[in-house]
Amino acid sequence: MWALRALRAAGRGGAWLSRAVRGCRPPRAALLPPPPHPERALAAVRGGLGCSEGREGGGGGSRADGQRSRADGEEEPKDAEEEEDEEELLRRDPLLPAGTQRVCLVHPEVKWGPGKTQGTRAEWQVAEARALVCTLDGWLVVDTMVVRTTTPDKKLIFGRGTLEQLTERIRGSPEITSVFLNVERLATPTKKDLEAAWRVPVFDRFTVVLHIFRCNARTKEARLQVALAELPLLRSHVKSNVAHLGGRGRSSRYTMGSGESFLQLQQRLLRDREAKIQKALERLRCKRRLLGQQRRRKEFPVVSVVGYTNCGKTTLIKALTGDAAIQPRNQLFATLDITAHAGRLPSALTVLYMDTIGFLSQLPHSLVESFSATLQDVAHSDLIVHVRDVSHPETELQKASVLSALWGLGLPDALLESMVEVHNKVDLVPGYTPVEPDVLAVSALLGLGLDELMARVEDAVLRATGRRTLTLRVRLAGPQLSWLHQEATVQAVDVIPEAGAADVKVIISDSAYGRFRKLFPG
Ligand SMILES: Nc1nc2c(ncn2[C@@H]2O[C@H](COP(=O)(O)OP(=O)(O)OP(=O)(O)O)[C@@H](O)[C@H]2O)c(=O)[nH]1
Ligand SMILES: [Mg+2]
Repeated sequence: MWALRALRAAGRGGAWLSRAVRGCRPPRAALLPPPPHPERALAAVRGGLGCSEGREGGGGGSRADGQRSRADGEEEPKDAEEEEDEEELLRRDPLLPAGTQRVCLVHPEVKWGPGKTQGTRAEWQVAEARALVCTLDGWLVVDTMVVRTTTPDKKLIFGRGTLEQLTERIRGSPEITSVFLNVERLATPTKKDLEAAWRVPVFDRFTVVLHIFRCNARTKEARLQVALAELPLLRSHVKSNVAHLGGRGRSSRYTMGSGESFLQLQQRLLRDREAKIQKALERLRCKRRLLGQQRRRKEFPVVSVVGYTNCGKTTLIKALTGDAAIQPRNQLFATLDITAHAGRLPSALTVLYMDTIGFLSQLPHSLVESFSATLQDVAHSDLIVHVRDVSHPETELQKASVLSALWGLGLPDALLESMVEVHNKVDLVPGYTPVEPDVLAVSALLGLGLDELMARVEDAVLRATGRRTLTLRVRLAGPQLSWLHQEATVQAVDVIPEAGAADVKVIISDSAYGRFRKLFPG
């Protein structure tokens, strides 16, 4: 049984600090300059990362903070025209109606055949769909229907009789203002036919998730990624509008003597838009790559925290860093921008925890694709921590989704093999004991099991980054000691007065040790 140890989440940095100092005898402690507080370390890193305070994303909606440190360097001065172009790309019509919506949740349940979803149950899928709706400001589910179907691929999804019953129930409930049909994508003609039958707007999973993404994306990069992910939706709207016009004999008309039909013109505009978004994203990514190189030069180990949405990634980072500015929320996709947070390990080594966007099973492909470049950052980290919500009934399925998404990113084998699995929310599962070996059970919210987790992270980070613990003898009169304080993590200084020297215990990377030997031979 793993040891549960209550820890003060707040002031955690301070706890490590006093422990490190307590471990030293007085003369050593006297020589130790105050170890850098993680916040100060982060401030130093911010310069290199280009971290900046977040700002409001478009769309209004599901959350109101923007206090995290950004890792994308979007505050760099840029060409005014470029800036205007990017803003233009981000100006869009609302995807979903603003204000209160009383939603009827309709979940088509496929009992057999190829359309049946494996490894899950209708009630869990409904719970996730409900959580998606409730993430939206002012939206609530007023009715839920699990409706069997054997023909989910047919135009109207349900058989005629079932559809009639559904129509009767929806039309007979005046409090319903919209329907969330829990399918990945609705073809535009299907959506239109259902809306005509039910006389309320009908939304699919893609539109709802996209809207949440729009609301929660703060940085320019995340907002552009959402704009990219929206293109398939715009394409199908264009097609369906043209088909509609075609019915009135107008689709073949050429526009303004351009030689292009209306459909061709719309498709070209969308292609242009896609190219512009890709170009703007490439500009930002180029900058991010540069900043990544700077970060590596500064040699702060990077720990990426990944996991299914709402599993507690942000809460865990808050607990590990004591960063009071982090505000986790009980929402799906609360985090959409990769953010960096400095924390200290038991040896006083500073690491950067990267908070990442959560995964969701059956996430529409284009959404995953548009965010995969952000997730590529995970490939450049030194360690991956996979957080799981073990209180969730579908925790195994969630794990499978996350692992398959991580494999899809083509991460280096060593990174996948060294991944640390964390079982979170154990406070909600009394007597929880993990069955798998090598996993750590924690409650990020209550601060349980974090000592063991930090020790494991430290061990893995030291191995992954080729750092080692050495004791070096330095002359007190020379610059070696202050150099070591700058370039390595000094753990203890043992003064030998008669020799005018000190034995310094440090955690040092191979490259820093090489430089030390070169600068101070002998
Ligand atoms: N009971 C309990 N709740 C937790 C624990 N960890 C996180 N939570 C709650 O779970 C919810 C989601 O937490 P977050 O940290 O925002 O989860 P996330 O994985 O960052 O979510 P996304 O950014 O939306 O993907 C919040 O309401 C947290 O308070 C835990 O150990 N125990
Ligand atoms: Mg989060």
